[in-house]
Amino acid sequence: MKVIATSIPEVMIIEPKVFGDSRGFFFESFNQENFRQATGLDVRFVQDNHSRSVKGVLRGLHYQVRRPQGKLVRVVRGAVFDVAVDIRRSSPTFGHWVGVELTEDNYRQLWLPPGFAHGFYVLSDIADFLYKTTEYYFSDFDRSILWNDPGIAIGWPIEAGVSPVVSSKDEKAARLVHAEVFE
Ligand SMILES: Cc1cn([C@H]2C[C@H](O)[C@@H](COP(=O)(O)OP(=O)(O)O[C@H]3O[C@@H](C)C(=O)[C@@H](O)[C@H]3O)O2)c(=O)[nH]c1=O
Repeated sequence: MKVIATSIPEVMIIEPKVFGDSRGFFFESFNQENFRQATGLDVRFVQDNHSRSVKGVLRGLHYQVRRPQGKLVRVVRGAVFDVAVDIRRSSPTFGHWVGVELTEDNYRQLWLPPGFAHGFYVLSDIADFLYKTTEYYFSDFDRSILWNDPGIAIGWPIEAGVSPVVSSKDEKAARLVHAEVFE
């Protein structure tokens, strides 16, 4: 596997080694020891999630207070534009975002450490999105920041005049300036 740096040092792109042959392909989607050697991180994942979305859906920007989650995210069907936003107030990159295309063809994964808000926009007709988390989900601690907060100004690849499909929870989300963030 290969680690590719992003403009936020703690957010990393992981590219697994894919073995293709006449049958199809094989790759290790997660190997704890290789991940540790490549990233220097000793992570422990406790939950695996799978969501399916149709084109134009935007989920996010989500995070969990009290019990922040590190996430290793990927796409096994379709394509998304995936975004991590640093919401650690004391961080030199507080409020900065990183966006990466994750597709079924590039096999890329994105590592988001605890302390980041996460969201994605679906570019394909269907996207199956898989991710591992370092903390369990607690609905009471679940928080959302407005996906189009001008204070963050994410460059979503959304065509002019198109409104993404967002949940009612995400529609009502707070702007970063009013959000409960990490210190
Ligand atoms: C995230 C999650 C949701 N749920 C339930 C709550 C709710 O009834 C239903 C749908 O939840 P949501 O609308 O929050 O699902 P969704 O909008 O897909 O939320 C996810 O978005 C991406 C961007 C993330 O980063 C994730 O951490 C998570 O917040 O599933 C769980 O039971 N466990 C979980 O871990």
